[in-house]
Amino acid sequence: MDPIQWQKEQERVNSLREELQARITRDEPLISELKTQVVGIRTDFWEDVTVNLTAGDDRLETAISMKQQAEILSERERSHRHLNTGLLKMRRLLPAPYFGRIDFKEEEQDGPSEPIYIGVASFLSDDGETFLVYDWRTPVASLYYDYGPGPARYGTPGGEIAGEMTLKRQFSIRDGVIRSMFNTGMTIGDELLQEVLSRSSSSGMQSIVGTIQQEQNAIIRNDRARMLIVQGAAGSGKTSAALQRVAYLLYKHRNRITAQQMVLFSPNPMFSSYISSVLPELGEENIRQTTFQDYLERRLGKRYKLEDMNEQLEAVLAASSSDEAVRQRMLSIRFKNSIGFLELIHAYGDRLLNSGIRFKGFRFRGRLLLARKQLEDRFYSMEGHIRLPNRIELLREWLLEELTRLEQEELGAEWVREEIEFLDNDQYMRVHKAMQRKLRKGIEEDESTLEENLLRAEIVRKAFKPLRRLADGLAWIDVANMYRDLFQENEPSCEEPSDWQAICRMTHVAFEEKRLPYEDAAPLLYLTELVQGFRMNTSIRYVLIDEAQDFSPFQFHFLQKLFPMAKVTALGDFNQAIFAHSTELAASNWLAELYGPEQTDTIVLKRSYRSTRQIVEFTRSMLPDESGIEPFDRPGELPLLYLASDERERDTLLAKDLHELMASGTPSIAVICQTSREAQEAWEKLRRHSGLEELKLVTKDTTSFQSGAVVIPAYLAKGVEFDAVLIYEASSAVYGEERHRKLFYTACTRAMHKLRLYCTGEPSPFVTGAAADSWQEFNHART
Ligand SMILES: Nc1ncnc2c1ncn2[C@@H]1O[C@H](COP(=O)(O)OP(=O)(O)OP(=O)(O)O)[C@@H](O)[C@H]1O
Repeated sequence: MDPIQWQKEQERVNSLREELQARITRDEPLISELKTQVVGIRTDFWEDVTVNLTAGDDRLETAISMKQQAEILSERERSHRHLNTGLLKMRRLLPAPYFGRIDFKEEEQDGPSEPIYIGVASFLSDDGETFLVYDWRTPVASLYYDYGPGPARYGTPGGEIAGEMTLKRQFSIRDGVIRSMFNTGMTIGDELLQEVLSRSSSSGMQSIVGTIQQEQNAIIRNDRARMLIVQGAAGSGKTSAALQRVAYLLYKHRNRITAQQMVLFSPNPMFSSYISSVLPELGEENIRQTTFQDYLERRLGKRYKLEDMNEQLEAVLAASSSDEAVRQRMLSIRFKNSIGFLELIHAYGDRLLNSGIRFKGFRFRGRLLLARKQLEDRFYSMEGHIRLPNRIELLREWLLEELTRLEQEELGAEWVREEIEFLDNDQYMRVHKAMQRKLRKGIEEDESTLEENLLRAEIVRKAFKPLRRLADGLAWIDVANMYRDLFQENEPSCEEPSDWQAICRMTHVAFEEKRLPYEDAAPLLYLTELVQGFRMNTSIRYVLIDEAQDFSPFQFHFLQKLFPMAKVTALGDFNQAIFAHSTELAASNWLAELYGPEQTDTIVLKRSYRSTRQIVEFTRSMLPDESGIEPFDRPGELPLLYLASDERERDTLLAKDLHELMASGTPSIAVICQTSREAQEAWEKLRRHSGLEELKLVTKDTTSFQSGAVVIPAYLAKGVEFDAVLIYEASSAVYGEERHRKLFYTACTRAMHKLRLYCTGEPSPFVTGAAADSWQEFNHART
């Protein structure tokens, strides 16, 4: 790069930083003064109000003064918020005010093209007339991501603007110093990307704002589709693009939606912590994050012993593929996650209007107060056109009235008289207060009768309270048994899955044992909602589903119902579909049908950024047709396979490598195991025999992502990445069957810079089947 150009750019950075610093120095005292005023007004406000309200005549005056005070307070709060937001932006810009420059000349424009500098926030000259830096989310900034020099155009709310880009320049600026600077002829030059990708991992995910690729930009800025499907190779930046998209949408709709109106479904709580720094880094609030499991648990409550998705996976992994029970369970899982089953539930819901509804009776002190038959008869006595949830609501109202009537009937019962002696002090006090009130009103009853009546009412009220709670909370609807009824021998009316009888048996056994297998959880909840009425969340405007291949058709339909006003972004990779119910994203018609093809856009990402060329070449050769995955050209060492004669030798080899990697300062290292049990055993052995005290174990309950060295089961490592990955046991005994292929692929693709595989016995066919020059056997005898 021409040194004069470099010098000029550095001077611009310097003068911009001076301007930023001057404005920061000017605004800081203003902000703190405003803060003091706000705190002062708040304190005085309440003091004034308290004093004047006690003086009756001053009420009107107080009200007027309160209004004035409230207006001043909100005006100061607004100014404080506004200035403070500006200050935070300036502080973020100070170390690196921008990362890109484009010179653009509009078609109609005379004179030379204008330089446009792009950074993480906009910064205007003090008179507010000139943009010194443009926020990367402004319409004009999309030129930077979408075009190289030449003709270019971008959309604005007022229409499209066309012109010519005459220069495109990328910067890497740290602490105000330009470290590197490139003119590029491409959309985003590879030099900077190269530099960014060769860095080691930090303790969490980073923003990619300076090097967003064109196809990622298409994901970020797509605000047209109701359903945006992203199928992307491992490490192709799906999660990164999703988070940038959130920041973009929050900026674009900043006057209309807030972070609270977006929700991200992520694979597990540790993943949530892994990505939690990206949005604050971009100056935005974190959005709500949840997992589907968490949602199920919250809605189903403690009524069932709910299996989680990982337990289901482990149960399937642990069994041999020739196991008949596992084969049947897989069929059951697939069926219960299918649209066919959803249709079956809907048809069942329609039938319930005429027959088959199940309720629970109400028992009180060992006797039947309301028989289930009574409830069912009442339900079927309603007019045929009344919908299921409306009938339930009418029945609930009737039940509450019935309970009031029965409560009255109960007042004279013998047990009530006996209980009077056991009343506690609080109850006595309450009754006595009520009695005084009644006496003041001039009740005719004598005092002792009145007291006894009130005491009886108090006792019965308390005894009926749990029944009222049951009635109100709809706990009398026997959804579990209705769900079981679905699995009758003469069902299903939809296309019969093979082994229907076995699926029925399995479902009945689980319910008898009071277990709720993961595959039954969503359908059971769906049936509950169908009967009671869907509790929709209409405030959510954007739903993002990461690792979307782990969601079944059934679950997608569920989410669609739950968030009827939301646009959905589904990001996933079918090659990492490790669950039995997983979804093929790009090729799935049903997903496009969810909102209709007109409202659906699909983007496929093929370039992989996470791993070195060597790791990508090794891992992609495990996939059918190598799935068209293109590595980003970043060199590294070949994946290494260590063959050990027994487990002890394997642990010694692995521990030695771990020690070396840690000593050389590798920030994040993962020993990846197949299951949680293997991870637990490996962790214990490595710590006990090799003195690796700092080694951490990740379990499904781990909520925060940590740097350093960890032992982790493959399915929990989903979505995250490590500088070095050590596969604990890459033998055919562990990853030998076809059903292990995607799990193995997922584990290996977590590696950024180094991938090592340890193995006792026969190596996995996924290793030996990979291209011979894509990995290397490590001969430790020679070292
Ligand atoms: N445009 C980019 N510029 C710089 N780094 C990028 C870019 N895109 C992706 N990366 C980096 O590549 C790595 C993988 O990205 P990310 O985790 O978003 O991929 P993914 O598609 O969600 O992966 P997976 O499906 O394997 O979980 C991250 O380190 C990310 O920072």
